[in-house]
Amino acid sequence: MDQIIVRGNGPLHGEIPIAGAKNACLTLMPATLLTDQPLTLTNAPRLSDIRTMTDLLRSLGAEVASLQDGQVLALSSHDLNSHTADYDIVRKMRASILVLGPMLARDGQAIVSLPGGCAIGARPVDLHLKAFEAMGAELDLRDGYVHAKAPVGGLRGAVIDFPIVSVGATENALMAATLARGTTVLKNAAREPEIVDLAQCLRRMGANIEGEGTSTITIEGVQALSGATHPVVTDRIELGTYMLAPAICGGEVECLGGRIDLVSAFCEKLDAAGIEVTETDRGLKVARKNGRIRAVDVVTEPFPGFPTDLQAQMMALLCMAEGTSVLEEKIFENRFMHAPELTRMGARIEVHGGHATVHGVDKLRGARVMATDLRASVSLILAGLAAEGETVVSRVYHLDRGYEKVVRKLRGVGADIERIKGTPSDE
Ligand SMILES: CC(=O)N[C@H]1[C@@H](OP(=O)(O)OP(=O)(O)OC[C@H]2O[C@@H](n3ccc(=O)[nH]c3=O)[C@H](O)[C@@H]2O)O[C@H](CO)[C@@H](O)[C@@H]1O
Ligand SMILES: C=C(OP(=O)(O)O)C(=O)O
Repeated sequence: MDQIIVRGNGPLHGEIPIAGAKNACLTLMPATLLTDQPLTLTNAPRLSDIRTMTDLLRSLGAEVASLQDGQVLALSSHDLNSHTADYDIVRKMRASILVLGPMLARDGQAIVSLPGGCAIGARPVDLHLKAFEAMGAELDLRDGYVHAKAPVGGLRGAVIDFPIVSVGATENALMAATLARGTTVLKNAAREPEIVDLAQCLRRMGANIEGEGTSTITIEGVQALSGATHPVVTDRIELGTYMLAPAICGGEVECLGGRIDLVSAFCEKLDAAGIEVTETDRGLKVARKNGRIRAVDVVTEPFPGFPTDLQAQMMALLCMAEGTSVLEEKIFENRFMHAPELTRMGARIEVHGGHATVHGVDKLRGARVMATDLRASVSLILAGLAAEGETVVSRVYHLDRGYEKVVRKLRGVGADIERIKGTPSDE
């Protein structure tokens, strides 16, 4: 297995280009299943999750061509030949469940393996399934698969009031509703920028949608959708991650393509911690010019709140703050697995249930650490950039799910980081 080696190397200076959003692209790609016309996505990120979604769509009979070094994805679901999303692919990635709504809406049937839980929490899909039931689908759970059938004449519009905010359930129901008969109203819908991006793409394809970015989304079903070309929105989590690099190490880095509206709750916390963020013509410039980082408390919430996907990286920053910070994780029940690894580097962190108390220390020291999930892995790299000595991060396949060219991007601003190829016997 590959490892990443980081050595603390002082302040960082330069620019980092931010890619298209993994979490937007993973919901835009299944939208191809809603139409027999071509869908082209530009500004796609080059990630292993995107390759997994490509494999899944191809297994259903869709064509997916990766062009311009993977930044353009040309998709066509003209000739779908399978209704089954197989366990072997679905188990690799939870976002695979997003093929269920489009397949059900277009073909009236779908068999999709349950994605199961993962390291950060149980992550059931009950809200997705309840939404389809409200639209008239019959669902049966057998042998680890959801067997779904639309009623004769297709899915029906429905009022769906989500008991908790779910990004994936909102996306799945939104896609299914575009082809349902009549009106669907999604209440307590997720408001994430990736939902807005999906709605904009679906509208380009001819869907009739209002209210994306608010808690109520109204969809008037149409007979058929057409093709479209759509640019994937900037990855706000990659953006926030790289904004933390100069915050932790000092220096000044411009994140190209960054927008404040994508990360405003996060920027408020950076400001409170004493980090300067300035909007430029090309993105966001981040600097820590003077003094020590100040402790701040953080609570993760659905958008527009502080994102759970930046909690681990923010913890890496707060490990070296002056004073004590409390981080409360409200989205996932098991998302502090980076804490014991950061402790190996000299951090002082106590975890009690959904709260982590971080007592800032003067410095971190390099250590051998293990990535346990995607955002945990990058938090260890961030901590390693500021630590004295060498940090060796193993299990970096987690990182490849969500960060393209991480070594190149960080080296470009002066970081001392390298990737060491593993041998099969390490695995
Ligand atoms: C591919 C993708 O876009 N992933 C993101 C998406 O995940 P994902 O869409 O899986 O996350 P959700 O917003 O659905 O999850 C929010 C909460 O709802 C719970 N829940 C969800 C669905 C359901 O049917 N039942 C249920 O109980 C989950 O366990 C969790 O506690 O949003 C999360 C929250 O911002 C992010 O951390 C993930 O990076
Ligand atoms: C949790 C994440 O992704 P996923 O929902 O694909 O597991 C993430 O992007 O941080």
